[in-house]
Amino acid sequence: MKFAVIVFPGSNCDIDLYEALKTVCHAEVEYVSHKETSLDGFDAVMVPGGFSYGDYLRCGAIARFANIMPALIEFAKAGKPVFGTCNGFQILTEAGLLPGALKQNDSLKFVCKTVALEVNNQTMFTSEYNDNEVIKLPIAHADGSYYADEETLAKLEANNQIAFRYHGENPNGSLHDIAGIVNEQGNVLGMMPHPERAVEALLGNEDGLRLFKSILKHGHQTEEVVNG
Ligand SMILES: NC(=O)CC[C@H](N)C(=O)O
Repeated sequence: MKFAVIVFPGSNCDIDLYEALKTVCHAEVEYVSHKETSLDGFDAVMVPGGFSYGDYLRCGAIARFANIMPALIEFAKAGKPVFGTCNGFQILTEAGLLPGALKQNDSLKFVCKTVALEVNNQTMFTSEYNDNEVIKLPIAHADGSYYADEETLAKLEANNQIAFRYHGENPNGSLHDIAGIVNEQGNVLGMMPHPERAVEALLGNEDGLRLFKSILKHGHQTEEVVNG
């Protein structure tokens, strides 16, 4: 299973994602510049956090028009796994691959701390967690308050598309305590917390590791079906 980590000008979690996959999970992974136009040969795409294009206009609003985006949209529409964390989540909503939007935090401040999250394990990205398990992951964002209209929120709830919810404390004012969602097909996940920053004991937290293990498990299952 081969992973792509897309790199935009201003990405700053691309190396964390790459190392989580390469060093910790021993997976095959390559950086792909925003200038590229193809994702051929990759089985999963990671959209990293950071400050793409300096967060000008709106977080993710410029990245959405990068050269690589038509290929990413095609990749997602083909049902292949796409994962966006933090600025990656913002880019995926701007690109219309996920519903809703990320607004400025209620506090109007950049929030950087570890938060508790409740996991829904019914997605390809979370299958290695226990259902409703409470884990801890770091957050670091200024624009993480998830917003969608009532109809969209009702749909997300009814389809079980809410993958992560803030537990106990809601750090940014997200509606329905949403920290991460999947698309209707279940192959695109966007989340504000950073699992790639919590993948080994040396980092003080391993709660993010099972997200990458879940994607790898799904990839291996898909390969078995394809190859027999
Ligand atoms: N860590 C991040 O990806 C930050 C995302 C975005 N720049 C924000 O502040 O909301």
